[in-house]
Amino acid sequence: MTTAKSWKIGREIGDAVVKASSNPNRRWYGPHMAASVRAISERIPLVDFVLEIRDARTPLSSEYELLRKFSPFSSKRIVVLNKMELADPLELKKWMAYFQGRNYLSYAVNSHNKECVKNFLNFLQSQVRELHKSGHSGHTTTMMLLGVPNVGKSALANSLHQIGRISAAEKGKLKHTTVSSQPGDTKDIMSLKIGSHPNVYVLDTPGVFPPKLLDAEICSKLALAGAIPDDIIGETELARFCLTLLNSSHEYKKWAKLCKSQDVTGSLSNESSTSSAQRKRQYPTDHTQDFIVYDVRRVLYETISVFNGNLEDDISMGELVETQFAALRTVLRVTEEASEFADLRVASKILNLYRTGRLGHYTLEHASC
Ligand SMILES: Nc1nc2c(ncn2[C@@H]2O[C@H](COP(=O)(O)OP(=O)(O)OP(=O)(O)O)[C@@H](O)[C@H]2O)c(=O)[nH]1
Repeated sequence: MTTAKSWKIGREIGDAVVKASSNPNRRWYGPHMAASVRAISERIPLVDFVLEIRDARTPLSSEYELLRKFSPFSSKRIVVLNKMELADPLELKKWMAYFQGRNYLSYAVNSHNKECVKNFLNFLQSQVRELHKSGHSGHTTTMMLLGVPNVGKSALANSLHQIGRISAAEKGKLKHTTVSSQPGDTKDIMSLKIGSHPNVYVLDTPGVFPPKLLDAEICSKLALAGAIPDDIIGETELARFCLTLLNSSHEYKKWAKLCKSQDVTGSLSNESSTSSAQRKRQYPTDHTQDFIVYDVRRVLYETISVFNGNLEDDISMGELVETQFAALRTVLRVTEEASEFADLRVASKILNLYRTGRLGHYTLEHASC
């Protein structure tokens, strides 16, 4: 099975991030990250639970490395694999087994799905009850959400707060912590109430990395998943990497039916009718319509199917990706004449579709490795 590190483009992206992280003027490890690390370090010994939020597509690479510095700590640790609906479901099962096998308390969640968050909240409440049975005397239980940037800490904190308050039939204004598709937008620690009798609070924290990132393979996956600002690598390179992985996976084969019948927009709308309202809530800034997503999938399927080159070879793969960029201009209605601008617009749309799960489900690392 090919992996992210099998590809030259993945290694180049990883190396570029490592290099950027050792630049003394690195913008993405600003003073706010150093201040956040200090604030988090002071609070870790005071909280009852540490919820380490990881991205289900990168369960190892999105580890919150700074936690190692604090281990062992007295708070109970739970590893939460967020964005579970974007990951390959079979790989997700393997990862859950992997964490259980290592005696980690773990849970997979989709922060945008109410039912899923409700179940997660029930799970957290059962953990709180256990804590009280084992002698915890305080009236308030605190849970700190920790994680690298963009794994969905704020989205999860908001959803838990909203559902927790509704189930407790509490009145009063709901609070909101900032959710953004850009990494690094949470700047302060914020506390949100998620349960009453006993009171339970989650502390949302800014996503932080260690001051230097050293492992190029990890960096390439974090960049693709959106944990590192896109402009460090450039959207075009990231989209090329994304297409490389898509072309070397089996996911595109599911789109074969899109080519056999011309009247498949109906099936895509059926597929999306159940979830379109939900999707609108999830991605309020993304307006790519279903029929365009269908055309993108069809073009990707067709370009891979007719390609004669060796898909294990970097140069041939690069040729296929360039063909796809050109073909996608039409379906994505990109009309710019200058090729680099056209590529940039195609790249930005491809990345968005990929990161919102509309180009399939991918896990960028395998539990067996
Ligand atoms: N598909 C999907 N997207 C999610 C999920 N949770 C969060 N997101 C999206 O991921 C992006 C980042 O979410 P945030 O909650 O801002 O992430 P964060 O970890 O607080 O980010 P920092 O402020 O960088 O630490 C946003 O676009 C969210 O809408 C999820 O479970 N599924």
